[in-house]
Amino acid sequence: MKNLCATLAIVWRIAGPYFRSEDKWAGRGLLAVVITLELTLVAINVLLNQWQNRFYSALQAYDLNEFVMQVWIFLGLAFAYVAVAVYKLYLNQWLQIRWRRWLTQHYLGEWLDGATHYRMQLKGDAADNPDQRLTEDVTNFVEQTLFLGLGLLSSVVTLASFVVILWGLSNKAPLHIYGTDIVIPGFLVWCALAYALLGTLLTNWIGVPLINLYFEKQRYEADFRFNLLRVRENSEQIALLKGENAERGHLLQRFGQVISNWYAIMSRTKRVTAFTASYSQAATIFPYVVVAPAYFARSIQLGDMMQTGSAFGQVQDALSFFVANYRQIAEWRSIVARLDGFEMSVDTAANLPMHEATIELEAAGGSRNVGLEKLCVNLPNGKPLVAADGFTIQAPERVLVTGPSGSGKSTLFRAIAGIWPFGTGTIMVPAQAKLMMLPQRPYFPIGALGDAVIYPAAPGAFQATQVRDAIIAVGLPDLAERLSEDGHWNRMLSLGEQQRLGLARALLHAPDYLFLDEATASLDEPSEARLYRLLADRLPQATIVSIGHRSTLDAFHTRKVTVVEDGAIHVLGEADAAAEPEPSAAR
Ligand SMILES: Nc1ncnc2c1ncn2[C@@H]1O[C@H](COP(=O)(O)OP(=O)(O)OP(=O)(O)O)[C@@H](O)[C@H]1O
Repeated sequence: MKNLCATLAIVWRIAGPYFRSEDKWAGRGLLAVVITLELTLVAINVLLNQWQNRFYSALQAYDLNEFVMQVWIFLGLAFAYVAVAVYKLYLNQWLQIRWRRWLTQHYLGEWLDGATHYRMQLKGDAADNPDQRLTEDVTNFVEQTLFLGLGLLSSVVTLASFVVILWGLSNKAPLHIYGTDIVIPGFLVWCALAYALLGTLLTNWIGVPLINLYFEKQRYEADFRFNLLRVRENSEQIALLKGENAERGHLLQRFGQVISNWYAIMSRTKRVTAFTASYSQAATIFPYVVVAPAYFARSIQLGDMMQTGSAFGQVQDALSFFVANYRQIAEWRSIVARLDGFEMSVDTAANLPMHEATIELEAAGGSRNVGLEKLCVNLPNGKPLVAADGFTIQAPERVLVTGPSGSGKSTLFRAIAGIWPFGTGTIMVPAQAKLMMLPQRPYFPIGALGDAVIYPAAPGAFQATQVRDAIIAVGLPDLAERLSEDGHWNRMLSLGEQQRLGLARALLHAPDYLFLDEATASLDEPSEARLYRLLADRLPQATIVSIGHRSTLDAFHTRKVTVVEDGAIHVLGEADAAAEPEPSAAR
């Protein structure tokens, strides 16, 4: 019970915001109409139940006129039932898609905002497979919440309506045992209640492991899919390494988890179904067995008996809502838990700087410089990695950062970009300054080459001639003619070509600060030199900070700094011998 209350509180927290959002009037309106139609169906059921008594009484009395009259009434009720049922489903589906659209946009916004998706990965305890939570889990949450919520409401109203009818019928058909009428007010209601209560308790007792099994099912399926995706993304590497057998073993092991979880679900569902099916079969005959003695003692008519059977069925069905929907409820609770985990993970990642780290990103007022004060960048486990104090990058200088592999140079760039939350100290970045980070392997979204190069600008943000010019400038004239061609450019182009396109992107965006993290490492030295000269020509006002290991890079930078080991930590400081700038290249 405590668990159920906790689940309902989470559902309220997840579902509530939509009904208070900008789409609230459409959402609330649709929900109100769907609820009204659901209640109308209950009312039609009540009318049908009363009709049943009149219909069977007419049959028993051989009253043809009344019989024909009741057939017409039935046709009217049946038509109303079908019309209401059709629109209830149609409007329910309409509400589902609007709600899902809002929830997906809301989660996507939170997940992508402020590099939260990246920080969730860093935290390590992130919700598994966010892609699945944003697709299947959101869809199922909306669908199942409406299904179960409306089902519960309908059950409660049905119960209230039919309990009154059944109470009245209990007085008409008293409990008849050994030729004696025993008067227990509303005894049929008590019978239905006891029957449903017993069924609910037993179903829950048998089926409770299903909740966890469904939770695991979603996770195993998503893990398997994610691993297949990784094979697709890295198929060239796998083929070159002849890693197919290793991949097959790995994938089959993941799939094995899906299978064994499914066997556990099957076995548990078999037990639950055996019980619930027996329960509902017994429920069909149970009310007739209870009132049959009164009928055979001629205390009640056939119509009364049939109406009792149907009213008892309705009350019993309403009370057995939990038993009948146990599997869906178990699945729904696992979905609620997964979305709750996702929300918490997003919140934790988004609030990381406030809680655990104290790296302050301060926008420096009038200054054009980047400053690092008492900065200590840590690993996610809290271990200090690299420190810098009183360190300034004077715009528009050209700084080369060197240091041993793994000393924290890239992580320092991440901290300056504001996506690395672990550490202490202050990083001052000029207000409104445009920063751009170029990694060794630039990212290109799948699609038209022109759009991939200008990413993250929207398609059309640059003129085709500008894009073409930038691509030619970085030495890829053939690609400049293929701007509208769709492709998976990260897969189709060589690493050197990708790095050239990364520089073309920098030329187009013209950032104030350009951070190059081994962004030309795959190019031959003459090409690298040409591209550095191009940057100097085209972006004379840009401050360029490069990470690189080649000594040939010295010539294109005005200052050289290095990360050196100092006990357990690395420290950023001036290199012993600063590079002499090459007058023509390093302006
Ligand atoms: N997300 C992460 N989680 C845990 N450790 C990390 C993470 N990212 C980086 N590290 C660790 O931080 C250390 C510094 O990594 P970083 O990439 O900054 O080094 P680097 O100096 O740029 O190295 P290289 O010159 O080889 O590119 C490495 O030991 C790395 O394993």
